[in-house]
Amino acid sequence: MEIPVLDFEVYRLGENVTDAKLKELSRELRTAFTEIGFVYLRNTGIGQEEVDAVIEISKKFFLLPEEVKIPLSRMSNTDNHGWVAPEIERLNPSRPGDLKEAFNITSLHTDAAWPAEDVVPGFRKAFESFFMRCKDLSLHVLRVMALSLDIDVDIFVNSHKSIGSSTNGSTLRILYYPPVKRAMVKESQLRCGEHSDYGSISLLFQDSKGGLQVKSRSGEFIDAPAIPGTVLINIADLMQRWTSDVFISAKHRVLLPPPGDSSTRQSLVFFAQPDDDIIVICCDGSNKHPPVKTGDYLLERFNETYRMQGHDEESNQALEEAGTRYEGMQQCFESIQVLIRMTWQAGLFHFGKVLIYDPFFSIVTRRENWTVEINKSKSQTRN
Ligand SMILES: O=C(O)CCC(=O)C(=O)O
Ligand SMILES: [Fe+2]
Repeated sequence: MEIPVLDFEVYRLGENVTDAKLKELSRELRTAFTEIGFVYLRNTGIGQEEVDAVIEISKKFFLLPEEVKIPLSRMSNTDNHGWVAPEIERLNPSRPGDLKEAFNITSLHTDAAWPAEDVVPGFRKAFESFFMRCKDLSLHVLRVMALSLDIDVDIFVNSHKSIGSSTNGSTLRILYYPPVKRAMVKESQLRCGEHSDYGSISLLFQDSKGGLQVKSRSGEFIDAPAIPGTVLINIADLMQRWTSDVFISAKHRVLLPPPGDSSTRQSLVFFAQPDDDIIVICCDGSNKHPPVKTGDYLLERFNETYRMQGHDEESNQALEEAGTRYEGMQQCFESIQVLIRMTWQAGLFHFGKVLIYDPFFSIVTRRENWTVEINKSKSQTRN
């Protein structure tokens, strides 16, 4: 069995569509999503050059030293935005941490953490714009999906109205799989463990390195290589529930490269999610799956992904307290920073440097280490 490749030309971004052509496309899409849960779409309006350009910018970010990426870390399951260090996430909890790192872009707020413009020029602009391109394509695909099910054609689109705002969890995730050092690989470790995605649909763009596999209904894994100029689209778990299991959310994984292959792999995934307050109810009127509120469901799934094996309630509470102490210290540091700035402005810099800056700097260096530890632990076990 192979993942089908469909031409989305009839529904290209910004073009008009005739009913008959759209019907045919929706029939083909329905077959792909009911039989395998994955489909390649070509002629979506998102071109290969555009994808290559953002993949190139994302590499610049991932190749930065850890000290630059750590302050941009993803902090909690309620704020999914930010950097996820290698081996932190285990998409299959029975395997060791995934051999990958990621940067999640969840909302387009001005206060979200981004790499500084002089560190990775054009990063924020490129990904904000790519996020919107993925949003548009997702809405088009969701519309054809509803059409294919003979239900209200806008039912899915109307449930994704807030993509890009704080009341919707849709996320553009950029991924980097570093070269694999075989001697360091743990028993059964993969680049990305078997999992299904959580939301409605995912849009996946990958470089040519390979490794992605999709589990078919009969249980065997089949390769899902990059096909230039296409977007690989898959059904995620909330959509499977919504459609009473008509569309299937297939498990997928990324294998290690063959021994001796030290190449890296890069991909981009846009996870489209319904708005947080949308209650997902089986659209055929059945009660095959009980209604579930999107925001609660996603939080529960994140809690499973980031829960570290062997951590109990007590250690979670200890980390919670460490986090509170850290926040207190943060305020103290901010006051010292103000003092330094005032000393500087008063022309007393030399005096300030010896008396305040030097001791402050040595504390800051230690603070960086605490931050690393607390952030790592928080994203692994809290929430
Ligand atoms: O990198 C890939 O190709 C797959 C990533 C993936 O499936 C995910 O992050 O959910
Ligand atoms: Fe996935």
